[in-house]
Amino acid sequence: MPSDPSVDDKVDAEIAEYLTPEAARSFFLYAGAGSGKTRSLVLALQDATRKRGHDLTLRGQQIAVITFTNAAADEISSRLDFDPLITVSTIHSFAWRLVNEFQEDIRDWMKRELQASVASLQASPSKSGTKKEADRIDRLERDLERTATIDRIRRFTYNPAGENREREALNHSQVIKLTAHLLVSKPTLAHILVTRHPILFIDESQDTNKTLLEAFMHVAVEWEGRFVLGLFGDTMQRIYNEGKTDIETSIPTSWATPAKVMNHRSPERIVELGNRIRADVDDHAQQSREDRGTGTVRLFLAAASSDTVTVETVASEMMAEITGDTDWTISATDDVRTGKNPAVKRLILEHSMAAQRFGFAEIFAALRSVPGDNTSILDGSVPELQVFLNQVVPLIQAHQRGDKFTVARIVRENSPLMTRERLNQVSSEAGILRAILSECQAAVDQLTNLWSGNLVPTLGQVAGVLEATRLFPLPTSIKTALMAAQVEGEAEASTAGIESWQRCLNSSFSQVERYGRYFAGETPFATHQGVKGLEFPRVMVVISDEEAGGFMFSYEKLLGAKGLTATDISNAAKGKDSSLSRTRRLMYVTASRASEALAIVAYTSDPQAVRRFAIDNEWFSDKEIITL
Ligand SMILES: Nc1ncnc2c1ncn2[C@@H]1O[C@H](COP(=O)(O)OP(=O)(O)OP(=O)(O)O)[C@@H](O)[C@H]1O
Repeated sequence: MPSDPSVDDKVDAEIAEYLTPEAARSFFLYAGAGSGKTRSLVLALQDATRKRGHDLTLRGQQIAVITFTNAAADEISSRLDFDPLITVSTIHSFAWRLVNEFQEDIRDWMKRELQASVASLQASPSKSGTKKEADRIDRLERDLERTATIDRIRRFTYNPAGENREREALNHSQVIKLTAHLLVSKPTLAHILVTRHPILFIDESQDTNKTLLEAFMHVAVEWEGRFVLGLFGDTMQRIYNEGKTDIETSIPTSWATPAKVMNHRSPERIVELGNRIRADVDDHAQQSREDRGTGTVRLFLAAASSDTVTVETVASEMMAEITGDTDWTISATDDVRTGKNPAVKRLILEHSMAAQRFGFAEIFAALRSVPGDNTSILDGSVPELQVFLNQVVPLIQAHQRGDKFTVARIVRENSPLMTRERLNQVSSEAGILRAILSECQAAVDQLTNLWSGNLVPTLGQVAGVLEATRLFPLPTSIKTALMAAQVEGEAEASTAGIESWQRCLNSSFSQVERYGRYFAGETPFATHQGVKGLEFPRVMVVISDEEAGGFMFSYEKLLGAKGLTATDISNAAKGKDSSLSRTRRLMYVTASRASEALAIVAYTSDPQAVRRFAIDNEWFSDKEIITL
């Protein structure tokens, strides 16, 4: 039922009260999807700095806010006009700022961690000759070596945005674990925290690392009345495994637990669906705003083996017809807007599903076959592709729109043919300078010619031109793969790394470009987890266990197409987290991103069973379900 939009104003007034020194009280603000958590957080901070600004300044104190991502930190800082009385950071930066001066405590803790790790590795040998055993021996050797040299480290370091590979560096999880340990075991650190920051807010607290969150809660209990811990969150939106599962029931009784009930984002029908999805978990039903209208939801069912392009195109066309909004028909591959403002935001569970739909499946599979750490492949930062993404793609685009100035700038800034040293050497000799310029022009021509007519070259052809002309430097793996391709039968060609890079070289260059656009967030695709906190007018949630291929989530079980196992039933009875409860929460997060209309496209082994489930559980009415 729609209701009065100001229904939650009292919650903001209540929080403002808890931030005054006289009525200081820690709290957990329960705020569901679209309830304006950020707005409440910002309002509370503005109120607190207005009332306590003078005092904070005199004491050299700041209110601290911990956010889940850097983007959220920037958003909140800018909404607060970068008020110096407030420090907003991610948990890793915050934690390190707090503990980094405790160097000897860090050393002691690191020694104990290493001891524990060595003991556990020594106690658990695997079968000799296996990869697992080789990994164990490798880790053991590294830990023993680190133990032997730890006293020589002068200063431990940590970079929240870095890889922290140096021997004196802590890794991300160590910083969190260490801070939690010190906060609980070292009263001086807790004292420093509350003296520096009499108020600490934690946004998305349901996904904040459990151990550290518990440590902050411990400090808040110890310093009750003098330190306010403000937790903002929604247990139904916990999507990472690090979070504290029982946050709602572990809030001390003396703390306040205000709750917001209004959803300002979505129209009535979408809010109702969200309420149904979470009804089996808790009783935090939301209300919708009258002025948000009714909205549209549809569930499209397709057999697991269906052609995804056909199904999703038909679903989009039907959504356009049902809603009267033609933007639904803009295809995902034609949508030239940035990912932040797409016509239809398409939510997929795995990057490989975007690769399939956006046309970079071949290069993605080839990259994933490169042995070793896959992290850079899954965030788009693969070092070997940067020259193509950062120099070749913009150069070709500039050339195609006739922008000679940009072409020249890209060459000048990046080409070894145009280095300052080379130009300095010849600056007095006009003839040689002309020769260099024409060498560059010839290289650019050779590269751009690869696209002449309707041709689209392979990555290998582009790499070949770069190698031959020296227009831009090539990474070693690409050079080696190119050479191995030229000298057939070379021993190196059979090594797994080279074969994978050769597969990449055989991919069309357009795949590289699309891969880059996807990871730069310039397509309408995003993962279910990646859209946390965001909102879009039209959302298509694509569900396909078969295509996603993971074991963490099971839409088939959630939607009744697959029976529950005995373990699922026992986990549910004990309130233990399982693929079923995780999937339900993920579905709540994705469905609640839509501010106008929502299409859920479910590929399933049993469309009939899903239809029955959706109707029986009142998630969708019969007329809202379309079997394709
Ligand atoms: N009091 C309000 N009046 C009008 N609009 C509001 C109000 N509070 C929030 N909004 C709007 O509602 C939308 C949702 O707000 P916001 O993104 O802050 O919600 P949220 O609680 O962070 O949601 P989620 O947890 O789903 O990410 C935004 O478009 C915001 O501008």
